[in-house]
Amino acid sequence: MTRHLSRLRLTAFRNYTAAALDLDDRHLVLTGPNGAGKTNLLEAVSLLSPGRGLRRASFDTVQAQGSDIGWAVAATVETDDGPADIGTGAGPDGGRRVRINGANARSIEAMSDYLRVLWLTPAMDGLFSGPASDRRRFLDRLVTTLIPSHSSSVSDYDKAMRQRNRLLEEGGDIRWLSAVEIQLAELGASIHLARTDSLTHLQALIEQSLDDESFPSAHLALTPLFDNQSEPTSSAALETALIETWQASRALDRAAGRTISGPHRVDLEVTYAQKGMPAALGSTGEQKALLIGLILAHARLVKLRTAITPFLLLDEIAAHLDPDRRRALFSALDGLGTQCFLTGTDKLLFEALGERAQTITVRDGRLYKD
Ligand SMILES: Nc1ncnc2c1ncn2[C@@H]1O[C@H](COP(=O)(O)OP(=O)(O)OP(=O)(O)O)[C@@H](O)[C@H]1O
Repeated sequence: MTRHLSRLRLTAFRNYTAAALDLDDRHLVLTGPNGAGKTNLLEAVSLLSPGRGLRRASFDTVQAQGSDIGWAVAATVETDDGPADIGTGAGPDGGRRVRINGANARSIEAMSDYLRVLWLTPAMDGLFSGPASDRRRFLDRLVTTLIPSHSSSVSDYDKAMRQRNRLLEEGGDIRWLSAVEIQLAELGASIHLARTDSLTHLQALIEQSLDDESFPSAHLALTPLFDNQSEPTSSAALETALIETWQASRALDRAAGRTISGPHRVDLEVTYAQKGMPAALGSTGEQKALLIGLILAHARLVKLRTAITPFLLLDEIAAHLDPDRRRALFSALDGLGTQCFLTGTDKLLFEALGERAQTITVRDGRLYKD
């Protein structure tokens, strides 16, 4: 059976006061005018996975304006082992609460036992030419669909790094600084190894399918972690190397007001495998196609390694593709055997999906079955 959402409920979420949707296992196409709430619905589904969702919004922004009940997103996921109810929303302390089958979950990651989510949005159009931080975030999302705890490692790392920068600036206790660097190194080594391991597997899978020409293939590489030494491959050696680097660069980092090197500085280099050309040099449509190829390959990798095919949330992607690429995308989605949510302002763009999709019109935060 295709793992799919059979029910989705939104409460006080952005421009939805209350919405409920019953679904079968086919793809879902959401169409409607600008500002109707199409992306908001995809964002709601993206929050059923670790992290801050496809807009990286703070939780007070997703709260529906003018509503005084806390926001909530709940879904029923149909799996081979039967249905599971998962939900997330504002907790009593202003944090995030996760519920699974009627009970509070031990962690946000627990949702990943039922649902893994990947997305492509128009905000990612400039990914290859934009700042390295966007590519790192993209990579971390890919890694999180494979290793759900990766998302919290990255946010714990960012917190520890801010603490280190503060201690350097304030000239705090050296023992405390060393303790923070040890914690930072543990997190940093685990993040770096998760990234390199995921990329190695993704690259191998892309190379196996190089003869599929529907979408261009990417060649992926991380920029070096250290300037003048090779990268240890074991976790312990990597931690030691990170600690030594940070200890040696305290004065420089203090002067710069930030931690100059570490896993938070690496970049994901993407080139067209077939042309050997940097991804940023492709046309808008070519870059979009490369990104789609990458997401599809990663979805296949997640399926292979975890036996859970991720849900794909594809916001406004059909408009950039020529009709042949659009058809290729739809058949690739069928090949994945997952439920995808696709949005657009124009129904005609999805015509080639035919009976393979259920369609909903979104208008002003309300959902209408077509
Ligand atoms: N917290 C909030 N409370 C109420 N409304 C909100 C909130 N946040 C965003 N909105 C509204 O939601 C609407 C945007 O919805 P969304 O981004 O889902 O549109 P869309 O259908 O994807 O449109 P487009 O085709 O332009 O991308 C806007 O009208 C915005 O003002």
